[in-house]
Amino acid sequence: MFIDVKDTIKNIKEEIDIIKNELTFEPKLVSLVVEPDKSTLSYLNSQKRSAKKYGINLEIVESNNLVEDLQKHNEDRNTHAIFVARPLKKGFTELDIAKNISPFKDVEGVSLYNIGSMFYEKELFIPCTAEAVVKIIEDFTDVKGKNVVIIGRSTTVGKPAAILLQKHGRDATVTVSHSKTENLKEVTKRADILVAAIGRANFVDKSFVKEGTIVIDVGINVVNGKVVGDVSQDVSEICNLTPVPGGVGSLTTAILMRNVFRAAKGEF
Ligand SMILES: Nc1nc(=O)c2c([nH]1)NC[C@@H]1CN(c3ccc(C(=O)N[C@@H](CCC(=O)O)C(=O)O)cc3)C=[N+]21
Repeated sequence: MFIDVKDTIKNIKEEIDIIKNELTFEPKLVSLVVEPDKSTLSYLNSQKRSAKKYGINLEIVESNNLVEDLQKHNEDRNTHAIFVARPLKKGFTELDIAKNISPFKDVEGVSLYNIGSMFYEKELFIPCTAEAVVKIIEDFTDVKGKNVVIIGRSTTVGKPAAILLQKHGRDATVTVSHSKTENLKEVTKRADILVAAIGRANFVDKSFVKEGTIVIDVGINVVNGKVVGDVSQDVSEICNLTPVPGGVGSLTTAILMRNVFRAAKGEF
């Protein structure tokens, strides 16, 4: 079975509509990009479509100096929100972004301030993909005490999703596995909920899961011009699987757009 995320997206859209009604101007999102890879191009297309749909002024900027451009847009009162596409090239690290982006415009929740706030369980802006993962799981089931296994320890998905899922009140039992994990399949077979955030097309097949597992496919891989996830689609025969496209990615974009409205309104 495939998990339908339409209602989860609808909830985000309702949050957007409430903020939009209170705003008297069109918010502006600046997306800074350096040599976009295929998955970034896919995201930018999705951002363009959604910005148009929700009424956001999206400016995509090819950046030669990320830190300089960040500082410029931090100060520019007409820029409400800033997104920096990964992978980063040309000598900049994720930590450079984390240190230099204004927390109030940081709609992906990557700044040290926002990451720290999440760590202390007082979330402001949090990484959109991790939030999408948590929202899909929570709309489908109660995670309290459940075994959630995450494959991948990225700053954007694996690590923040682990923090969010084990939060007091949500109370999942979280295992983070990665490329050096021994006996990976033994670990993933113990999962009630499996989050695949590896970045390799069709990496997870039926041999990784027990029947009835909830499988969240975070992968956006472009193979022969088509978007495919990290999970082989036939896993849906024995598990509840999120589709790609039309799953985590589409919710992630909606959450990013909602965060642009929050930044414009000055909620944080
Ligand atoms: N700083 C940063 N944050 C990211 O979150 C980030 C990034 N950089 N670099 C690139 C990857 C890729 N990514 C996607 C998210 C949503 C869709 C998306 O909305 N996909 C739609 C449409 C896919 C299509 O058909 O083109 C879907 O899955 O239904 C795609 C790709 C976020 N990433």
